[in-house]
Amino acid sequence: MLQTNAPDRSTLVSLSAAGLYRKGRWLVRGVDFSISRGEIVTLIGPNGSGKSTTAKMAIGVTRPDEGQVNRIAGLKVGYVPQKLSIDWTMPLTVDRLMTLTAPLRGREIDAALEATGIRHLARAEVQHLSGGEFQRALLARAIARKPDLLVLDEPVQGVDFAGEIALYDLIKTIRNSTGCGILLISHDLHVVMAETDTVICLNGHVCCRGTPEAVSRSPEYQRLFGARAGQTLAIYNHHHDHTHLADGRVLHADGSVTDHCHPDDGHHHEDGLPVGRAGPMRIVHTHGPDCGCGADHSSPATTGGDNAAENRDA
Ligand SMILES: Nc1ncnc2c1ncn2[C@@H]1O[C@H](COP(=O)(O)OP(=O)(O)OP(=O)(O)O)[C@@H](O)[C@H]1O
Repeated sequence: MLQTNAPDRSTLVSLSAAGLYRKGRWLVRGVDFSISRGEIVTLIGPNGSGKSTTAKMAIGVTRPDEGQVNRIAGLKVGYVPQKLSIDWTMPLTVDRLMTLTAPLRGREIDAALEATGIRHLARAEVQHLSGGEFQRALLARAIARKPDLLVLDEPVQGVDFAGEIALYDLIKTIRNSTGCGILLISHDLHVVMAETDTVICLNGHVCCRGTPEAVSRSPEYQRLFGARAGQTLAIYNHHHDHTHLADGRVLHADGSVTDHCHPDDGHHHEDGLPVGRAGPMRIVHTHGPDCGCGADHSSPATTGGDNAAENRDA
């Protein structure tokens, strides 16, 4: 038999003119898109735009009132919902969380916790996990049964900015190692778009779609999120090659540490980014009189705030 290493890109789910009608109105209507194996599709849109509703139609939690949703036979879905009803007064360990709804073998639990980097937390109480650790535990639970399709509704909620980047890296690694399809839902525009193959921008209907670059340039997207939102993506397409340490020195990508950054250095790491969500991002760079980064500190674009100059590095 002919062997091929080409990735399997067969379609897992497709929605065609799908709509859901509840309480006298269409929550979403005319939704068309598909998810293939190995593909990361992201639904973005403002609060209430129908992202979760669309995801639930895609995986069969709800049936569309018009249009069609087709899934491959026997599709295995790993779903991390936006909200989880956990009784936080009851002690619950991470490994118990993994088996709450269905049994798993010990080695499957271990492998999933290992893959998400929290094997050392197997006996930890879920109540005591940080936001990022909790999201990893939910991810571990979703991947443990080796799904064909992973659906993650707001997977970075409660996670700080550096944690967001790490989680999206992890999600990409899971896709690369398992070849599953991934449907991400986010109302953030931050890292999620840059880490995605296909973006579907929703607002009760599909406003625009395509690669992150194409969506961030589209007038519909800019009307929904503001023209500056597109610049967010540019930031994440940059290579962040140095980090400002707490003591003011600079750690470079090659591991060297210098007192200053250099005029020809690339963009800064995310340290110090404001936590603001769903808006244009600014890279905050605290300039000193001789920080040596090469920016014009006297210009209005690089001064402002208390002692910190805010510099859009995009
Ligand atoms: N079963 C339901 N019956 C009536 N309305 C509903 C139902 N489920 C959701 N809605 C409404 O449909 C709209 C879309 O909800 P949905 O949860 O899909 O939005 P979303 O884009 O995921 O929002 P968010 O970013 O806030 O999570 C909202 O106005 C919501 O109140």
